[in-house]
Amino acid sequence: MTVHLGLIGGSGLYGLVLDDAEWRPIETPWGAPSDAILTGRLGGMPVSFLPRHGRSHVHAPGELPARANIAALRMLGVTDVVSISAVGSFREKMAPGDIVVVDQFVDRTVGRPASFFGTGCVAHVSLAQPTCPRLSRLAADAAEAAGATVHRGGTYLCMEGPQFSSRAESRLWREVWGCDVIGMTALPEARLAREAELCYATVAMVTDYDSWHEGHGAVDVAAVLAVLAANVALARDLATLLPERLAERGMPCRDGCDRALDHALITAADRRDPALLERLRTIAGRVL
Ligand SMILES: CSC[C@H]1O[C@H](OP(=O)(O)O)[C@H](O)[C@@H]1O
Ligand SMILES: Nc1ncnc2[nH]cnc12
Repeated sequence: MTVHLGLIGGSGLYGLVLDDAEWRPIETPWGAPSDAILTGRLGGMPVSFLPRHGRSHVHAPGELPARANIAALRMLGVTDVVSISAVGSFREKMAPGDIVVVDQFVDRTVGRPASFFGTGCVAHVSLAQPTCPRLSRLAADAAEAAGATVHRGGTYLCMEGPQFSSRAESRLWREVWGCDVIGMTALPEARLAREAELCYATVAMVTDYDSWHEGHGAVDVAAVLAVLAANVALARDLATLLPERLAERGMPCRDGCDRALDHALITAADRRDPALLERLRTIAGRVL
């Protein structure tokens, strides 16, 4: 298996410059992803880029086709997914423009697609360590090489949205729950990437101080987009610098992301639903 980098671009990042670039529409057993996927190469490595909200930002965070997004990347041969996300910061030192390579999540979403599995084939993977440590380290190294101020590790509160948090929520999550950053998208991807046995890392780009900070006004989209516009070149440089680092990662994943399903399936083999198994073959064929 060769290393193939998948990049998911969040708010403000809707395209990348790749060699041999081609936008490829793709269908999955979970429907169509957010948009066609831009395939090509960077530094000789195969790269597939998906704009999470679509190129015109048509999908709301709560309505993203997260299963189709992860399945589509898997079906194209992606082994490592780096997702880029705009976040608000709960920490003074994690300032707008900085990057936080998060390593934990707290879930405040409601009704998002949480699993590829279900009745007819139940699976329970571990999310104790929801991101891939090695991929996260390589992404942090690439971000630093691109000139960013990088914070290694942090807890991402994934809220439902689409409204931003109230001041009371913002303070609760910061002071009582100990979270570091807040966004609306990364956690469903992390869950599904683990089930699809993909290495996954989140590069969170701080755009604001949410609404807890007395010295800053409450967040709004214009403020978020202004910071992102100033940082889009950084995201692109990061993408360019990552393949040469990733090429050295070797197979298999030493943290076991690519074997996450080894002990996860619990439904008796003779009671599994053939129709569900057929869909699952695209992301979990190794263990079915
Ligand atoms: C445009 S502000 C709110 C929006 O930005 C973040 O998007 P993404 O994670 O895709 O970069 C946040 O999660 C919201 O969807
Ligand atoms: N403060 C915030 N809350 C949720 N999502 C965000 N994305 C960027 N800033 C955010």
